[in-house]
Amino acid sequence: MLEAVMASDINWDPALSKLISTLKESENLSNDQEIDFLKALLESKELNALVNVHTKVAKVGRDDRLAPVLSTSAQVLYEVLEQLSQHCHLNDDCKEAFHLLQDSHLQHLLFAHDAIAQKDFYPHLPEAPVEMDEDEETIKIVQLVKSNEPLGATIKTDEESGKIIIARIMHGGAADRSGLIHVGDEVIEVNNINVEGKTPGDVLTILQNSEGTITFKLVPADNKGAQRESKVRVRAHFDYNPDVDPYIPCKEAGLAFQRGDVLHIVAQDDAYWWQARKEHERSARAGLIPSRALQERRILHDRTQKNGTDLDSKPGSCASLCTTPPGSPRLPASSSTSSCRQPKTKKIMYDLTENDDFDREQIATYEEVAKLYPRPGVFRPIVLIGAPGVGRNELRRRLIARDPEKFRSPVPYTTRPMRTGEVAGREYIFVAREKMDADIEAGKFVEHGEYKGHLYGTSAESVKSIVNAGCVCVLSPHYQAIKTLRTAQLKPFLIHVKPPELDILKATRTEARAKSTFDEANARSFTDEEFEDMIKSAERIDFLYGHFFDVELVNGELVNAFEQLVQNVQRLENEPVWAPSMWVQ
Ligand SMILES: Nc1ncnc2c1ncn2[C@@H]1O[C@H](COP(=O)(O)OP(=O)(O)OP(=O)(O)O)[C@@H](O)[C@H]1O
Repeated sequence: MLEAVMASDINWDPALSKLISTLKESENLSNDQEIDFLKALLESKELNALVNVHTKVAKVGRDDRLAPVLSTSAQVLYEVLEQLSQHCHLNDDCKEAFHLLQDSHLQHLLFAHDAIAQKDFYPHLPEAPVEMDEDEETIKIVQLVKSNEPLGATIKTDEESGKIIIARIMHGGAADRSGLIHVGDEVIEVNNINVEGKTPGDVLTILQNSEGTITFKLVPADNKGAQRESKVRVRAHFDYNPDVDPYIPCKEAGLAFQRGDVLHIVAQDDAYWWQARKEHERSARAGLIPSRALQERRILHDRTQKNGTDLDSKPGSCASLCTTPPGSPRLPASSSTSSCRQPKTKKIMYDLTENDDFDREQIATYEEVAKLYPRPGVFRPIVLIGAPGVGRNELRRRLIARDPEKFRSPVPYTTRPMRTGEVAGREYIFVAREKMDADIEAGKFVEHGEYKGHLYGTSAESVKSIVNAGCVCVLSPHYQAIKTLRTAQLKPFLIHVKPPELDILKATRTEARAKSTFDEANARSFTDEEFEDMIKSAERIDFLYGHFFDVELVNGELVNAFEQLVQNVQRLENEPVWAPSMWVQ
């Protein structure tokens, strides 16, 4: 057979030929069937061709000229982008480099380069099983030096076996950094004390009483519980304080955060407790936060309780950690529920018949976010939201006056007849009632309202046409317009214009001789009651929509407030900003 092989015109791989000769020599040692099978395999043209290809690829791979300079170029690109984004507003070259490097073709080219440089094309073979005596148990001894830093691990009693096992390893904590302790490892001894039959509390006491080095004797888990850091970022829509949460398994392991904080979720494998760290605290140890499911459950529970029914008293309600009422989520101040008084006399551009309590019906927990990078020549609409009379229009007017070529507001639509001196398309776009009714019904207006029997509104199309013309669209709609405006198509940058404290509010408006927007003739000053209403309305807006705002801006001294607005607009043009991940495609 070998002679036949060598005689053929195929270029046989020398290693294969040698294997076949060796096989021939040992032909008598094994049973015929196995030898025949091996022979057939080694002599197949397909295997020979594969081996030849492999040899050639391996030869090319050894050529130093083709060695990659680095295998993490995509990572470097992101770091460079991050650096450049902070300097774009200072230097045009930076800006140009920033936009060039954002090109998705370039980024994918680097991904492909890195995959090849890291030899990501090799097949991932399963680990060869190591034969072990079934009764033999591997034990590892882990020594950690006790410091002020928590160990960053939690333990629990395994329900089936009653053994103490490692329940959770906090990302970036001491245990995680050691790389020696894993989720599922069974704890046998702590400092030579056998923990069999002990409770997690007993083990904690042993740990607390020990000094210096702590020695764990562990039986490793089958699966090392290796946790890969997820890349998910979320914006929190509620405040969380583990110190007052009765259900967190370990308060010290909790991570406190505030509504609006961007959190990096590093592990989501537990149904109730996620691990997270704050985005700007990258090197910090991860902490426990309630999962979306747990938080939703708490909010629902709280609402049900408010309505007089105890959700958890129903048979079959699952997690034991919710058998007693969980911590209350944020609630509106009772005084503010009817405080959002609307201007009674002036034209209104929104539908007052809608009950804004509806907005909080949605369960606000976490929203997945990603960085939205600025695109040259495409500006996100700037939307100024605030209590009636707080100064949204004043700020909008100033921004447009600063650069009318760049900043523009859409011309509103109306169904009222044109007055003398008005020009169609300048003050208003005049349309028939039926047409506007139908367009409102079709969701074509980002805001609309009725005043003295006529409709007024701003169409989504007019916002888009300003954006498409390469200008910055500036809007100052009623706060309910957030619902229609906040879409992936429009990608608005939402700014909450808030009133300052009452005495500053009064002083600044009095000094500027500001005219009340609640007065149809716009002739008198604001009353004390109107100032108080302004503050209550701002609280209400914050409660309803606070989690949607990109920026809060206090309109005390007008010059300062305007300066802040300009800075934010510049930042938006030059820096990436967190936005709903759905918008970043
Ligand atoms: N920071 C400020 N200091 C002094 N006066 C201000 C300030 N901001 C706004 N004003 C004045 O307050 C009055 C109301 O402002 P503006 O018309 O901008 O309110 P608005 O938020 O648009 O109200 P509305 O929604 O009722 O139209 C105006 O006379 C404006 O010049």
